[in-house]
Amino acid sequence: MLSLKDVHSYYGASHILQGVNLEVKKGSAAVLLGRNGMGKTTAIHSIIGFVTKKEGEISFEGENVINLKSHQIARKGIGIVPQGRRIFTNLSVKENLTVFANQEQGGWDLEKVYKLFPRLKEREKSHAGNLSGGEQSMLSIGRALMRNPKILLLDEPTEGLSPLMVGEVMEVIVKLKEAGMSMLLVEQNIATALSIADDVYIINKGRIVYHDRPEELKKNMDIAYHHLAIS
Ligand SMILES: Nc1ncnc2c1ncn2[C@@H]1O[C@H](COP(=O)(O)OP(=O)(O)OP(=O)(O)O)[C@@H](O)[C@H]1O
Repeated sequence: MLSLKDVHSYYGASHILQGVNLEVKKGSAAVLLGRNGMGKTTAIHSIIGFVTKKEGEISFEGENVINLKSHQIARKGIGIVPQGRRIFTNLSVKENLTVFANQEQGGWDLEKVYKLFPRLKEREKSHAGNLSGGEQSMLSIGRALMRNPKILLLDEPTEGLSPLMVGEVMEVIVKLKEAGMSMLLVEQNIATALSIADDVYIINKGRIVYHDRPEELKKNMDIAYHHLAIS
């Protein structure tokens, strides 16, 4: 559904992604693991068009979108749950969900999002800035769903959450996958990644240094620890 072939990305003269190859199959979850500063967010931003200086091929449903602008890429059906949530803190929960909504017949609407996240329904009139970190993460996912994407790029949606909230947010992400959503999930935590991945990629200094199915990785966790520099 989405594939990156030999993608190079730059911030000015800094050559960040150095030939990334990665694929997300329809209905599957690919997880991109890597330490801080290795290029995970740059990969997501390259796909969605926030990074403009890039080479290679990023194809979505058979079309190379590498030269499209971010709004054009979003319109093709690529949704993003950005790092740090980026919710509108001065707007209510409901306003956050509806402000950029892209209604589609039979697609995601407020009712469906509230069914997935009953907490958001309970707090729909609250200022989003008053939500807990976990609730803000749910809101950020809900807002992305309201645009009815075909694929979701999730950039560390559980970052900074308590283990209990990590569990709750991951439960919803697993439900989304089971409902057929294709996704690319950026993570730092191996256990979280393994709980959902169909494919695991590890990025190190802008290059994919490992790719396999989670069952294979589980048989040889030393590889992951080596690439993620966990001793
Ligand atoms: N806007 C920018 N301008 C210049 N360099 C940048 C910019 N954003 C990121 N970088 C650099 O690009 C490299 C990759 O950063 P990136 O944010 O993609 O890493 P990451 O793996 O997502 O890390 P983290 O988990 O900390 O978000 C880092 O060396 C970073 O300093």
